Amino acid sequence: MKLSQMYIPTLKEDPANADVVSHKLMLRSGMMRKLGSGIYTFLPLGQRVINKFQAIVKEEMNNSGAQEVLLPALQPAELWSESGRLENYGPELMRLNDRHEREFCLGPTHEEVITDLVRDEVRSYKDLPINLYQIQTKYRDEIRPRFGVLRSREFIMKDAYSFDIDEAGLEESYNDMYDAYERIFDRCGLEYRAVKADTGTIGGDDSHEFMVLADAGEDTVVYCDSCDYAANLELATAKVEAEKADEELEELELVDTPNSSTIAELMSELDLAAEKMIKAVLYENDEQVVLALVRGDYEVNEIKLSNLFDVVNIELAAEDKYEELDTVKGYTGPVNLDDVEVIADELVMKVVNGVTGANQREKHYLNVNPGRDFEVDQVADIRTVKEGETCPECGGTLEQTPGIEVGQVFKLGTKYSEALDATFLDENGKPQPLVMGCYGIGITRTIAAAIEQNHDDYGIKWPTALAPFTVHLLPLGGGDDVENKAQELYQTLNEAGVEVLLDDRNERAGVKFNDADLIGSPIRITIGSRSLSDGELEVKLRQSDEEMNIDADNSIAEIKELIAN
Ligand SMILES: O=C(C[C@@H]1CCCCN1)Cn1cnc2cc(Cl)c(F)cc2c1=O
Ligand SMILES: [Mg+2]
Ligand SMILES: [Mg+2]
Repeated sequence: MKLSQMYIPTLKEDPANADVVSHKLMLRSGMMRKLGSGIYTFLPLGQRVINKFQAIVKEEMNNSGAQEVLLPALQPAELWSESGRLENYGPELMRLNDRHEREFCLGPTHEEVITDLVRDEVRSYKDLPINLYQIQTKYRDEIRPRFGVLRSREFIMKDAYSFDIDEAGLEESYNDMYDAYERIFDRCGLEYRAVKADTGTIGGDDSHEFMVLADAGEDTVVYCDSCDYAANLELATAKVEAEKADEELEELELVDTPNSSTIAELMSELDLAAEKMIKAVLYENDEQVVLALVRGDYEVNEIKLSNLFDVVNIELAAEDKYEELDTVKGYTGPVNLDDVEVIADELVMKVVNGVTGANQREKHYLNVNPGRDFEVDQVADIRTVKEGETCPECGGTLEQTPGIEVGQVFKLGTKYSEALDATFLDENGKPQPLVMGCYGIGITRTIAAAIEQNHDDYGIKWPTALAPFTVHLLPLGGGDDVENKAQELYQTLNEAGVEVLLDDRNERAGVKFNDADLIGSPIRITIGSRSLSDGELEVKLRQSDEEMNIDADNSIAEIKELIAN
């Protein structure tokens, strides 16, 4: 393509209120433009990248035996009532009425739609397993759309759904998708980790998220420095190494702590380490009040806590609950507190002569000992693990790094097939619920994540597999012989099947170089009057900044060599 004929409106400056690099660079390089909050237009350059990534995704999905379909974005609300999710989802689910006042939603995901399709069409175990996938626009009314397409209200997703006769079949389908995801992200040249993940609202049991490691990531990847253990911080665990200190149990003592309602204030007032503190946090779900206990140097992991209960969500107790339970916020503790379910993190049970709130204003207990001074209803892992803790699998050390979730695979089980009565007849002619898995990749989010992981101060450094163009051809000086040489090379490259962007604009060298760096094609070839006289072309590789000269008369072979590496 010739730049003079393409609509690639590059920008010199960072646009206002773009906070992360990928958002800035997708706007500045002329890939996309904002229509509204969380709503984006992809311009020709951006659309080329989407097409390239989608082609890779489709190839690997098709290779895994999945079949491409296209499901409607406009979904009858009745299906969401049938699955019970119409009530569960609030304003994030975009709803509308048609001209007959019938209620619809714009699809944020397609479990209901695909299960409705399959329950009518797939009747026998002989038709199974089957994996249907689509690449389609999704709608989620995010409360705070931000970071460009990393969290937008309309985005493109590849979502796949597998249907098997039993758990063993699901295991195979899940592993096939997991392997396909590895092939997809490997082909894109991305640095990523597949991590154990929480299934969140979708339900089911096992799940893995594919995380592109990048500072802008909102998720935190916990990984072991010695083995391949990796988990989202939401559910990462660690081996409990702490042993009980062999101190004598001291007498329980009530002390005045007038100005310390936080762990930090308490540490300085009592001159005690956080490890001696027992932090007590009150939660409530629709059934009961829970007192969560973690050691003072940890935080309560609310996802782990909620997973202990089969209720959907658990939240911090309201202010009035403290009074109702005859305690005081900031001075809450498990000693003599009634009508609460006490859940203690496993490290709390190792505390000897600890400190905790006395459920009285400005008072704490010293020398508190679990088992002697208070009982717990359940000991569980409810803390958010910290760097340096011990790997639960090999004893190595756990590290943490930010990650962008670009894909997630779930074992759904029969949650949706039972809700929608989607059954197949087994070999004995008996109806059985279909066993499902679902598998998503954020198409537009992965493109942004690739930029987060591949950029410098001058612009994007595209991995070859995703680059909108492979070669950026840059004639300088403007004389006829330079132009002719550029046209000739442009034709030859096109004929050789190399995607080349020729900057044939009548612009100064500086403008052309800046745009080449911004747009980020992997190989930049400069043609100037000097390169004609000594028969060489100047090449610069965008990823490595490496520069070299290639023989102008043998350039195609050498360029193909560069592309292959
Ligand atoms: O989408 C999934 C699970 C998988 C992900 C991979 C592809 C298939 N679905 C989870 N999820 C996330 N946000 C949602 C937002 C809304 Cl408003 C909703 F109504 C439903 C969901 C919802 O179910
Ligand atoms: Mg998440
Ligand atoms: Mg997720």
